[in-house]
Amino acid sequence: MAPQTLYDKLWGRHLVAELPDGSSLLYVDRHLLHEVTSPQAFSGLRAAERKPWRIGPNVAVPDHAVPTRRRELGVAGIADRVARVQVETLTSNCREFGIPLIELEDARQGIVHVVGPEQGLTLPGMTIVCGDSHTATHGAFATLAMGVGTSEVEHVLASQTLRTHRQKNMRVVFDGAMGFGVTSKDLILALIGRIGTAGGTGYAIEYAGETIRNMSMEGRMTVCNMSIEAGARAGMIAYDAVTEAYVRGRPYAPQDTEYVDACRYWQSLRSDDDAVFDREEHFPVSALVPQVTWGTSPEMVVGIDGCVPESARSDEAARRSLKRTLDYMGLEPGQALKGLPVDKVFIGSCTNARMEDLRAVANLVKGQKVSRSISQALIVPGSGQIRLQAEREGLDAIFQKAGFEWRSAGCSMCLGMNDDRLQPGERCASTSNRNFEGRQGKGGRTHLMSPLMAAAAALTGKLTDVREL
Ligand SMILES: CC(C)[C@H](C(=O)O)[C@@H](O)C(=O)O
Ligand code: SF4
Repeated sequence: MAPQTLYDKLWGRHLVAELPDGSSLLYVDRHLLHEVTSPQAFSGLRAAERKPWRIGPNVAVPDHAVPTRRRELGVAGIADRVARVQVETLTSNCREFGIPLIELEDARQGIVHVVGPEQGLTLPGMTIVCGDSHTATHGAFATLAMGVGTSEVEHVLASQTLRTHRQKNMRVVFDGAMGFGVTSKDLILALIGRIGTAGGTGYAIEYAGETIRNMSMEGRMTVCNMSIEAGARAGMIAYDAVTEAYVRGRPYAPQDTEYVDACRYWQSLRSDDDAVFDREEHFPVSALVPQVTWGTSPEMVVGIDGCVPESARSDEAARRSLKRTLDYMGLEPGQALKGLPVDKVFIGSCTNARMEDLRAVANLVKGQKVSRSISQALIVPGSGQIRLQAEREGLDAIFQKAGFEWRSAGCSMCLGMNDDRLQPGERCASTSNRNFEGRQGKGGRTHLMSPLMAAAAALTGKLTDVREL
């Protein structure tokens, strides 16, 4: 057989049919749902008098609209009516259709892309879909994980298949060791800076190389998470001993002899040595510095020692667009990023709210204080389990002593769909993945960066090179 990439293997092993219009039907092993993109899908099922094709592969969890404070009040405590109805609707739809639901009050609740891997719902070799663009996160486990829209959520519920198009193969090879203060977040931001937000369009990206091999599962999830910001619907990493160690013993992972058999199969989840990729990028990381975005697209990114660009390429449209971006961001051409005062700090989201992130932040801020000039510094764990673990390790006390607010799990200030948001003109150092206009609240100004860099900004009140603290 011709050598295959990991993507080719996952594709081939799930292909149900090739359709006359050139699209394909893929079998879906795991379908994750949340409150924002599922209501119309359930309405569609109801209208067509259909039932889910299978129950077991589906798991739902509310995350986007949930409050991160006063969670003892439960759903009734959601002050915003739209948000409350969204969460209530998810509950009633799951009850009606028999879909397993991790409720708001459940200790396992959290951001869907954090909960899946944590519970072992995400397993190597699976196809995973969710009505959410950051589904690529799960690709870190050698899965084919893709974000889909609401109509596809309905299709998956009804048929357990996804109608989709085959992507081309891209491999990004990261080589070398990351320097002090440089993290997986810096790696993916720098890649997006290099290839642009359309760089991965039409491709499934496999991240490979020494840097990835030496990276934790948490770091790998951070990298895969932002594949969509690089234009790719799917990002993935080969199965190895690091994957195995993470998956072992998770509640939904196979147990005992089944696990041994599964591990044997999982060994095959890597690209063959001589597999051919349509595109390859090589990225040496040893000289990489901590990254920070300056604009309203994740590709507008530079090292913390860098500046806002002086001017755009020659054409008028690009110049106008740069001006608009800088006006929105309240920045001047050529301005240095280091030293720029920020108002709020957000450490959270499905990109960076796992234990590794929280431990790194705690290590940095222990015994220090959030700058008085910061009006709010939030730390929002990615799941209830992470919140509990952090508390077991005493991290909550370290954060609160330093002046951070310690919240319950949810998407929080990653996007303005719940109580946590920026006010117009406020500038935020954020560990999330998108910096579009209005993303964290109308008129809010987002600078994306790693948890270490966000923590450094919290301590000094301005964008800071964490290596100099
Ligand atoms: C609300 C949801 C559909 C959306 C997504 O698809 O990604 C959100 O999670 C985001 O990060 O913008
Ligand atoms: S944390 Fe942010 S990026 Fe992740 S699913 Fe929630 S809103 Fe989307």
